[in-house]
Amino acid sequence: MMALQGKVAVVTGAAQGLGKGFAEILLQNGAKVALLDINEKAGKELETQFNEAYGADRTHFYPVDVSSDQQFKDAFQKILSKFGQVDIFCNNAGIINEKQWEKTVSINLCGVVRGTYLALEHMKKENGGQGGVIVNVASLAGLGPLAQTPIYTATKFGVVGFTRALALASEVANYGVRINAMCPAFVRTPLIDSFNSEEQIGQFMGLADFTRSLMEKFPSLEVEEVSKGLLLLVKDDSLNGACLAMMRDGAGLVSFPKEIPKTPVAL
Ligand SMILES: NC(=O)C1=CN([C@@H]2O[C@H](COP(=O)(O)OP(=O)(O)OC[C@H]3O[C@@H](n4cnc5c(N)ncnc54)[C@H](O)[C@@H]3O)[C@@H](O)[C@H]2O)C=CC1
Ligand SMILES: CC/C=C\CC(=O)/C=C/C=C\C=C\C=C\[C@@H](O)[C@@H](O)C/C=C\CCC(=O)O
Repeated sequence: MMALQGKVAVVTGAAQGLGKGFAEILLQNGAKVALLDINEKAGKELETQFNEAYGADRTHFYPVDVSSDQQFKDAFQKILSKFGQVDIFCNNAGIINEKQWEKTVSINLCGVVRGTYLALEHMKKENGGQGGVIVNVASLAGLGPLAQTPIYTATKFGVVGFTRALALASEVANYGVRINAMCPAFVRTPLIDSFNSEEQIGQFMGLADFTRSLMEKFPSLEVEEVSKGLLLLVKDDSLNGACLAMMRDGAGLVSFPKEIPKTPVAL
């Protein structure tokens, strides 16, 4: 298991919700944490709160829009200047907006790619790096479709596929970096109210009741529960290319079929 004492972690979308929970459990386990978020007010307030709770200078906030290549790169350089290294990188920032769907893709998928590649360039052994672990936050909607949010679903399937492919590349090329994905069901954060927002859901508002029925099938998890899943994916150095599915009735590592299950058709 990876010891976190003295390690340096980066968490995107850290100002609230799951990102805040992930940052806190990493701090509680001895890591220093760089908080990245577009919400500057909330990020600065959380930095002060965490420094008071876990010791001065254990946390620093960096205002970053993960859809901006330049902002992400600039922040990463500042993190390296302040902390000297990055051992853990959690790409968590994400939104639901089926109307501004290019924005959703740019944040949920392209933002994860940007963060992953920044971390990988720094961590991989062929570049003189010390190795490390990257956790990309997908969703249960990255393993099965959410009818009301086809674009959000596409981004999450993309995060799962990208993570699994890069984990395989890391194994084959011996990068010394583990890359895993989290696939939680509904979690009690401000994001889950999105399904009721015409501004975010648009043409699919008529499917709100379908999502409500899914919320009965998958009762909401608490941030603290999901944060334990992050800790597992970070600490267990046997896990690379793992996808951790999390629902209220339990969590499990997804077993992807070696062959694609299919019903033969005559062509
Ligand atoms: N809440 C849920 O039911 C589930 C959430 N997830 C995923 O977990 C991740 C976190 O979601 P929540 O904490 O629930 O949402 P949230 O809305 O509570 O927090 C998201 C955070 O990301 C930040 N953010 C948004 N756009 C950004 C950008 N362009 N650059 C930097 N930061 C940005 C926000 O300011 C906010 O602090 C997302 O990727 C989401 O898709 C996955 C499964 C279930
Ligand atoms: C409106 C979106 C709200 C929050 C964001 C989010 O990512 C929430 C996801 C929550 C649940 C998604 C469930 C998707 C379920 C369907 O695709 C199923 O048909 C298949 C998926 C998994 C089955 C798992 C199982 O039953 O064992």
